[in-house]
Amino acid sequence: MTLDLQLRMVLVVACALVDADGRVLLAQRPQGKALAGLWEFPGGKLEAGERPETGLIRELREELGIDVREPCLAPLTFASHGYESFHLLMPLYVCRRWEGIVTPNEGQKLAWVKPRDMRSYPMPPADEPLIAHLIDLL
Ligand SMILES: Nc1nc2c([nH]c(=O)n2[C@H]2C[C@H](O)[C@@H](COP(=O)(O)OP(=O)(O)OP(=O)(O)O)O2)c(=O)[nH]1
Repeated sequence: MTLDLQLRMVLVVACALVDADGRVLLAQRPQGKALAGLWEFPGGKLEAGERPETGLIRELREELGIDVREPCLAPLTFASHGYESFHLLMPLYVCRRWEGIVTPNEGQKLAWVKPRDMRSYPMPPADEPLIAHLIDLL
């Protein structure tokens, strides 16, 4: 048995927004943050007491200015990755329907990318195993 002493588990909820052409939205992490410059799925950490779906809907509104209804969020898979100072557990939802126009509200660069082209967009190590799931789905 492996004992993970004082493991800090961080729950981040993320979303693959899929457009009519089967492309997925990636956002570039800004300079000055951990993993700066890498391309990630929109999402973020939950606030205290927040349900995953509610937190994801909030993050999508804050980051991208879009409104997503909870039934439009379908669970796809999750990432479980050990970073140096914490362990990331990240459910990935898929969403094909939203209201509003995707807008980079935090000045982040955005790209709509076919899953088979994602290898050209450097992603955090936690995300790499997720690409195959999106290729299978789309
Ligand atoms: N949103 C998102 N975060 C990811 C992905 N892959 C991945 O390793 N992460 C990590 C990066 C961060 O450590 C964490 C997301 O936290 P966050 O975006 O809410 O917070 P942050 O690090 O930008 O900033 P802070 O709130 O800690 O100051 O999850 C991904 O695809 N999407």
